[in-house]
Amino acid sequence: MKLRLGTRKSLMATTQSQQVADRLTALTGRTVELVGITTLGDVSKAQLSQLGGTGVFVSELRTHLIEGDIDFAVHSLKDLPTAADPQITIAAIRLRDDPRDALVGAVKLADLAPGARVGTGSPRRIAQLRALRADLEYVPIRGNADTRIGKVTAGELDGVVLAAAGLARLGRDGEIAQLFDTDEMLPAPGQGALAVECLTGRPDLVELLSALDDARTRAAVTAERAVLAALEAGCSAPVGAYAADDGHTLNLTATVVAIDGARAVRKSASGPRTAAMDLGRELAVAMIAQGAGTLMGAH
Ligand SMILES: NCc1[nH]cc(CCC(=O)O)c1CC(=O)O
Repeated sequence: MKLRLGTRKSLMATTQSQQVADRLTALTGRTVELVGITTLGDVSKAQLSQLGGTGVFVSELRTHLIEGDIDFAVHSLKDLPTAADPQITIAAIRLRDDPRDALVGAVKLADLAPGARVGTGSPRRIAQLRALRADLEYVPIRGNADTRIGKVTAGELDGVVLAAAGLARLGRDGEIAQLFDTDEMLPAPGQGALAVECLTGRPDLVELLSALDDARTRAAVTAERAVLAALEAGCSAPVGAYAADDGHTLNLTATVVAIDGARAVRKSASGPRTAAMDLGRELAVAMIAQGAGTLMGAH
């Protein structure tokens, strides 16, 4: 029987869903049909922040899973709330694409003229960009990658900052002027990774989808998301985290940056892959002891 993969209709969502579908078919021989779903978040973009950020897309697809309209769904992991939903199982986390943030535009950040306008709506990106270039103007923008890049092409902005992974999925990575090293800008927890989820109540499907899992990526993003959860921060908080698994050890770095970019708490820790959750949680506790909690409030 065909498996129904529910997806938002945006180009990014359908591209990443199709990639996962193709891989599943290659690995298991099962046929996958994409089912396009229009979510409330797609209909009323203007009210997205009032609807509770990107989490709205996730919860609507989860409703379709629960109602049985679809069998599984693919999400950008960074858009998944850290709180687990017992009805839903993340059956697989795909091998991560480039986790870095990217500047799209004509020149690198260091070469922009003082006062140049850079678009991003993310407090995490704004805060870290301000630490690098306090003299630029950061302009909040919304919309899909096309719309955002269009503002650079139109001359309205001198650059926009987006996730490299998303740009690559859209075939727009040729327009990247600079990839930010994780020393300069820590990505959102889970950035660049995809989560494949289905109902917990379908163990055979959980098992089938687990063929798509990458254990190293899962360990890394588990540590990153544990930081976010322990800081009690959401996807719009100025929190960056990145972990890499070298096969033996997880090396995790996280930061909380005040929105003015002037103050930050940044810490690193290492530990075994099997204790990824503890590694993230303990790092967050150490960050809170250094004042991370007060920085988050400092909007
Ligand atoms: N918040 C939207 C979102 N969710 C996932 C990605 C990019 C792809 C990824 O991180 O997997 C993006 C766009 C962006 O931040 O530029």
